[in-house]
Amino acid sequence: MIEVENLRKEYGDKVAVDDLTFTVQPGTVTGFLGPNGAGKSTTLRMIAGLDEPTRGRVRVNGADYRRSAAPMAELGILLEAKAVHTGRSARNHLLALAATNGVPARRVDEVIEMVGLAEVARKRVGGFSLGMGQRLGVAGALLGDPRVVILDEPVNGLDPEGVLWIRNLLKALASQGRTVFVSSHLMSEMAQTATRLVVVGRGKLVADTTVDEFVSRATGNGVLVRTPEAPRLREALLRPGITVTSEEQGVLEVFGLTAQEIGTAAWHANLPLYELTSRTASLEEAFMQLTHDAVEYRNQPVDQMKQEVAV
Ligand SMILES: Nc1ncnc2c1ncn2[C@@H]1O[C@H](COP(=O)(O)OP(=O)(O)OP(=O)(O)O)[C@@H](O)[C@H]1O
Repeated sequence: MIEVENLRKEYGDKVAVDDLTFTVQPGTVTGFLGPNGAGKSTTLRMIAGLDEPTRGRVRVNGADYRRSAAPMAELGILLEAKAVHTGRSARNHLLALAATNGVPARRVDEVIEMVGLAEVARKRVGGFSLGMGQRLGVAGALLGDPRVVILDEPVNGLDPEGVLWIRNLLKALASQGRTVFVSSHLMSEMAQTATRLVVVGRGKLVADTTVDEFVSRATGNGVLVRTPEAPRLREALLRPGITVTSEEQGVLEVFGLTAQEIGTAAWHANLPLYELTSRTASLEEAFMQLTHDAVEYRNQPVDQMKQEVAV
């Protein structure tokens, strides 16, 4: 389990992490989501004891991780892709890591097998592709057979096969009862991997919930209606509690009514319908809605750019 309490990190005037409180439970994959610069990496570094919080505290498996007698058995972490000592073979790199952390050498061959690097284990890490480097990083994180596994953007640079591999690995680790906390800025990837989500924006907590709840909270659950009689249908549907919007001629988006209710109302009003589609926001859309005010660097809207050019 990971417990984060009132965690704050300042870099000079910059508040990278702002009073974060959340708990990550064992037995499930929890996604750590946020736009670029939201404070994910900084938070993970503080959980792993690599950065000192300005305020607040972190507990891993109920204790201060840095005081643990066997830290690698408590927490395994893969930070964002970085070069490993290039002259060594993958196996020697892991053997050195094992030796300095009191992990038996036989565990090295186990993790090499687990991450699918057996064939290249004696090759120099310098010649590894990004995907192979990621697998090696994961092997390092799993070396101590840790109860808590943290991976920072693990699918970055992976091909589709590698992405699938990470997804299955994370689920397998969680099903063994481990705590799995994985950061990403890819909502669609998280939707297929995580059960729970911790969402941050500008260092602050935006949501701490399940994937399902996160999506349904953000969706308007609107119904898209295509009709040549849009103004008349709008009249027929409008009443308190119902919202009807239109961004395109002949197309309405209706909130507050089901597709069935709209279809029935159209039939009573004798109005033709060409399309009636219930819409559920994707995780991507839900994320964009909820972190809308929390994006550090936002692209300028095209309209605004046009106006500025015109002036
Ligand atoms: N060592 C540092 N010195 C100064 N500012 C920093 C430092 N590390 C991070 N920051 C700033 O803190 C904020 C949070 O950064 P962080 O890397 O934790 O975000 P992130 O959510 O992991 O983003 P990304 O997905 O881009 O990695 C950013 O504004 C970043 O510029």
